[in-house]
Amino acid sequence: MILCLDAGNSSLKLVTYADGSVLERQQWHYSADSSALQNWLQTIVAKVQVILGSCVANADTQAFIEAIVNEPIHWATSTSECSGVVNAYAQPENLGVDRWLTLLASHCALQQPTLTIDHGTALTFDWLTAAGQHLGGWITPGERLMRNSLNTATSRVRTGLENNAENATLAPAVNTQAGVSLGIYAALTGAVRQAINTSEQCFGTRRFAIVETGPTSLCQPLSYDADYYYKKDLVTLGLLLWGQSQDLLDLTDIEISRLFNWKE
Ligand SMILES: Nc1ncnc2c1ncn2[C@@H]1O[C@H](COP(=O)(O)OP(=O)(O)O)[C@@H](O)[C@H]1O
Ligand SMILES: CC(C)(COP(=O)(O)O)[C@@H](O)C(=O)NCCC(=O)O
Ligand SMILES: [K+]
Repeated sequence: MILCLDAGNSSLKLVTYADGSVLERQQWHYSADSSALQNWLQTIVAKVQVILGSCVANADTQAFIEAIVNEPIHWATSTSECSGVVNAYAQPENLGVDRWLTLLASHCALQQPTLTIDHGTALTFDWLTAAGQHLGGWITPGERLMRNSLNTATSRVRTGLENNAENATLAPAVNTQAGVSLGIYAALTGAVRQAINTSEQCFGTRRFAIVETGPTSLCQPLSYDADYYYKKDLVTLGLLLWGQSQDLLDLTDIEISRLFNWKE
């Protein structure tokens, strides 16, 4: 069994894999108690052969994760090239490793011009050619971060943190709560719309793929010609490819096709 850890800025996502399939998923928000996570780790640790990790959270969080896992973790890093993908950054290690891993996964599965979108603490966009050349990307605050900014930097906006813009019509709102929800929803989907327009320009075609990850989809309500894939575990899928490239794993062709044959 392989254990993959995706430590974002808000939560740790854990996925176990065997025979090219997901066995289990767990999530721990850093603000919550970690005892349920620790109990779960105890039940699987004897069965785990290798642990791979992606971390964009701070060093204290990473050290805490290492302490509770209490087994060696192979932490991935962003490099100039891996698994056929070439990093656009002049200083490749500065690209968030979660972004880098989503690119490895998208390229392995699709090998077509791809816009990758990851909505977590931040909302990130990355462009990738069919040949695996990363063109760069954008970073913008995610939903919760936008809400927190309004709540902390204004004196009269105090809205709950629940996302109630799911059925948004983007009509003008007549109270603060709805104004914030719809305004943020418009900002996020507006950024997605701009990214789709940019994709058409940088790829020179409307025939590209959008790969999205995160708790909910921002793309689905929009209209576009691109092929669309929503993948829950994009970062951990990328971790498997990174582990394979480092000879930490030996995935078979059958396992790779199970994990990355998205077109079926
Ligand atoms: N139950 C929850 N507790 C705390 N934060 C949550 C919860 N559900 C969603 N969020 C918020 O949703 C956003 C996305 O979360 P997540 O996918 O965990 O981000 P990341 O991948 O950056 O860690 C974050 O801003 C996070 O604070
Ligand atoms: C952009 C991010 C903050 C996204 O983090 P997340 O929302 O997944 O917690 C992270 O990928 C990061 O810290 N990147 C480093 C800066 C960069 O990618 O240019
Ligand atoms: K993100």
